[in-house]
Amino acid sequence: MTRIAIVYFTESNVTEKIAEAIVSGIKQEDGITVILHRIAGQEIIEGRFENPELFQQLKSCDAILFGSPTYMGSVSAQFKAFADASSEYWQEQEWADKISAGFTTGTGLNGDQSSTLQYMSTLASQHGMLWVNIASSYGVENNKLNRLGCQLGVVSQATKGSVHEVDLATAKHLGRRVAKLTLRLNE
Ligand SMILES: Cc1cc2nc3c(=O)[nH]c(=O)nc-3n(C[C@H](O)[C@H](O)[C@H](O)COP(=O)(O)O)c2cc1C
Repeated sequence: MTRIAIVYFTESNVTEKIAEAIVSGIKQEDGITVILHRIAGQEIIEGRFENPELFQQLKSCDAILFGSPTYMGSVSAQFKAFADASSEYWQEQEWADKISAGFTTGTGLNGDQSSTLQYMSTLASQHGMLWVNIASSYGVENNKLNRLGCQLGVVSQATKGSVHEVDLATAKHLGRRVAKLTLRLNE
């Protein structure tokens, strides 16, 4: 069974809605188990993310997706705590050759969300992972994906918690793309 994990932080649930849309895209393909992990404040003890069981699960996954709201042009502190804890598995490159991708949200139409994705792709590279972009052009008439024009991953923009349908469609598209590529890699 192919296993795909999504690790994300969300405070007001917009990032969670994006994560759920990604899951719906993954589920368009058969034979995949999805592990959805929402980073919780209780997992961060004196500033350090602690959840060895989660890292045990992630080791057995074929793909790991990262999600965080954009805070001050980067990932949230809660997501960064998880990323920093993953350093324990960096030396042995435990995540090498796993597929990875990312998603983020912000209130700005151009609120530096792409910086967040750049950080996530660097994190994936530090672990030797294979970063998957969204493979969707933008600014094309009738293109119902990638309305904000970032190809590195899913960028969404939301005000008052309401997520744009094109952002959800883009997330679903990325989920299916990751699922297909992960299955192909496992052939
Ligand atoms: C501390 C903080 C910093 C933020 N910085 C940014 C930012 O740099 N760019 C942006 O577009 N939105 C920024 N926002 C807005 C959040 O990214 C936005 O509300 C997001 O939808 C929250 O995601 P969530 O619902 O998953 O928690 C910031 C919000 C907070 C609380």
